[in-house]
Amino acid sequence: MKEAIIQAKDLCKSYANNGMQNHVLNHIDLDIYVGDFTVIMGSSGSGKSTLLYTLSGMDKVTSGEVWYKNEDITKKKEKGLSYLRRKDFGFVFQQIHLVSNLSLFENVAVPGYLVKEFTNKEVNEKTDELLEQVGVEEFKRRLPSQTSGGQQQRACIARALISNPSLLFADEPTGALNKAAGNDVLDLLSSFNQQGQSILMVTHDVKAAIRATRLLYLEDGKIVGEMEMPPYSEENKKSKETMIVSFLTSRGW
Ligand SMILES: Nc1ncnc2c1ncn2[C@@H]1O[C@H](COP(=O)(O)OP(=O)(O)OP(=O)(O)O)[C@@H](O)[C@H]1O
Repeated sequence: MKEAIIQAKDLCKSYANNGMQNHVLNHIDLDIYVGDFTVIMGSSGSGKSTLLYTLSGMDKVTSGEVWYKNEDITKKKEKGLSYLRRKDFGFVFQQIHLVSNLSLFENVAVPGYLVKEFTNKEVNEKTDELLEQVGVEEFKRRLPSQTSGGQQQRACIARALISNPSLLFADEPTGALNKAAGNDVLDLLSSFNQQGQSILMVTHDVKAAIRATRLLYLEDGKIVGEMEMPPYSEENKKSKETMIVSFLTSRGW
């Protein structure tokens, strides 16, 4: 029996647009499980990013509940939510948001100091360990502008993992990278997942989706299909791609 990290119950999100309501998420019931590499796909505008942001407490829901650790986080005040996002969740976005006047090391370590559950020494050690794991240790004293986009995104992954998050949220993490750099980032995410890190990623790219152990398909703000898959490996990447393409085609992709 799988254990849920996050549960959405009757989750709705609407935006007002010129006096009209745009119902982006429509009564979603969804469990995200521990250990999974969950990938959300769907056509442009289907609500993928909105789902990721409402599940992670970055965006307010219109109605419904989001349960995390026996608590409906939609009821939390901004201060509590912001601590939760810093301590329990990690985030990687398409656009790289590193602080331009801090070194890669500082960009990773500073959010760790802010969590206040670890000593600075522990954070520094963990920062070195993560920078090593993502392969940018040798550039750790450089500013982001002195490194490539791929190296910066790898530092973003290290930063997202500094507080040992229960769940790593990734919104099109390879969208701004070239193919090789994107593949390196996906290899890292797969490797962290295979070491036990739970991941929830939004993508429109089949080459990224093959990393999934569970694929969800969103259409008009509803989950209309899902598929379990074996963990990614070099050997199964072609067969996973074929499975996903046929899954998507059957849903009118
Ligand atoms: N802040 C906002 N205000 C108003 N409408 C919004 C806002 N954010 C998103 N939307 C609308 O919500 C819908 C879903 O957007 P969302 O970004 O979640 O889709 P998506 O599936 O991630 O799309 P894409 O693949 O193009 O990134 C779109 O119609 C979008 O215009």
